[in-house]
Amino acid sequence: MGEPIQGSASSGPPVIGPPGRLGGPIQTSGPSGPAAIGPPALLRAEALTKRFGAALALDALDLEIAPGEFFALLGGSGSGKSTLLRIIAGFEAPDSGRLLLDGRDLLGTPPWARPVNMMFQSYALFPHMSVADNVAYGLRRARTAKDEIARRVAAALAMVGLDGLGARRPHQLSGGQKQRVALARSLVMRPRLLLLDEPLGALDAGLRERTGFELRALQRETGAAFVMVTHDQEEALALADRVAVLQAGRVAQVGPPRAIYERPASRFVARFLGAANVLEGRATEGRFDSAEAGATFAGEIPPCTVAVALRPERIVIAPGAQGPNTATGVVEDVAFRGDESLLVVRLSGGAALRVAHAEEDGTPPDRGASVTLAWDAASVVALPA
Ligand SMILES: Nc1ncnc2c1ncn2[C@@H]1O[C@H](COP(=O)(O)OP(=O)(O)OP(=O)(O)O)[C@@H](O)[C@H]1O
Repeated sequence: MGEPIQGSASSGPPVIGPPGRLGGPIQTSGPSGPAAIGPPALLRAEALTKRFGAALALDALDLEIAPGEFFALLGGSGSGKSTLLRIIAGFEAPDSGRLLLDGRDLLGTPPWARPVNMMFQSYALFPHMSVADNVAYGLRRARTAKDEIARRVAAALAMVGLDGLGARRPHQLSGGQKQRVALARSLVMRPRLLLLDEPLGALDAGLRERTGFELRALQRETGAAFVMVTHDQEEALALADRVAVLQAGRVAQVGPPRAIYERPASRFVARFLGAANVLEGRATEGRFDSAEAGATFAGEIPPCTVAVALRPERIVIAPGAQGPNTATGVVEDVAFRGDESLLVVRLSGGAALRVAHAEEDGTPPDRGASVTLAWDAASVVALPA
């Protein structure tokens, strides 16, 4: 008696932090990225494949999640994010492949016996139950002792900043508060791995940012690994220790946000992350000629390069500049963004280039102005596919 259903979960780090809440002692249990010889993976997916009729939802997907990391699965609609989450939770079985937790097979374990908990986007709260009963639900099903349930529910509600609201019904709560109840209901089970399906999707913009930071604080406090599904690039890059970009049921790239942002591995990733300019062209002898840019890019250009990525903030207005790594064009649009303006420049080759113009560099050029642009060789990211 008294143990949560997730058997091995009880040996994990304690969920119950000091009373108070977010911002308690920070547990540095998890690495923030993959090491060359890293700690053993908490979760390892090997060649996971799942078909729904003709649709290939997961295509021999490989992935590793480290203990205590905040991991984001980022991908467009239909890329396989939800399918992967549902397979990890045990609501769906793959056609082939392996899934290991702490090196042990997870696929043979029923959902309720996995040290894994899933928070649904809809929150899935029971409307007829109080907040406290909603949070207690999993512990009751696991036949946990009454006094332990009371203690753990109170601690979980305090942890998400809802102490005192245990007697309310879900309909008496705001959207953000409902989300906290759903979180408390997951965390009270002390999962090793918490799966979050678009956890910020239903919140308005102001609440999203705050809740995002709180999620990270909770993740550190509990020491559980969090795997968050999102289609929002900024959210994934802002919150996660590591991000996997999914493309058609495979991992297109995985790594820390900065690495993915600065060194996208393919045109798909560069375009999906949205912020970079991607220019097509041809590589010849260490140079890259792009007809659509009307420019030559010099830098580290392997022969297999099919496109280059160039970030808007790496481009400067450089009157009179000539030669490789320069281009000319006409300012088509200027968007004010506070500390910078984003210019859209129509290049002589026809492509539109986004250029960030910092406030401290003076007044941005007007729409219709002709400009010469330049960038460093080190800013040119060669894309091999
Ligand atoms: N139950 C199902 N029956 C049939 N096809 C399915 C089912 N679930 C998923 N699929 C298909 O599998 C592919 C991957 O779907 P999945 O829901 O995993 O994508 P996703 O990345 O989560 O997308 P979204 O962001 O739109 O939720 C899609 O082509 C989808 O249509």
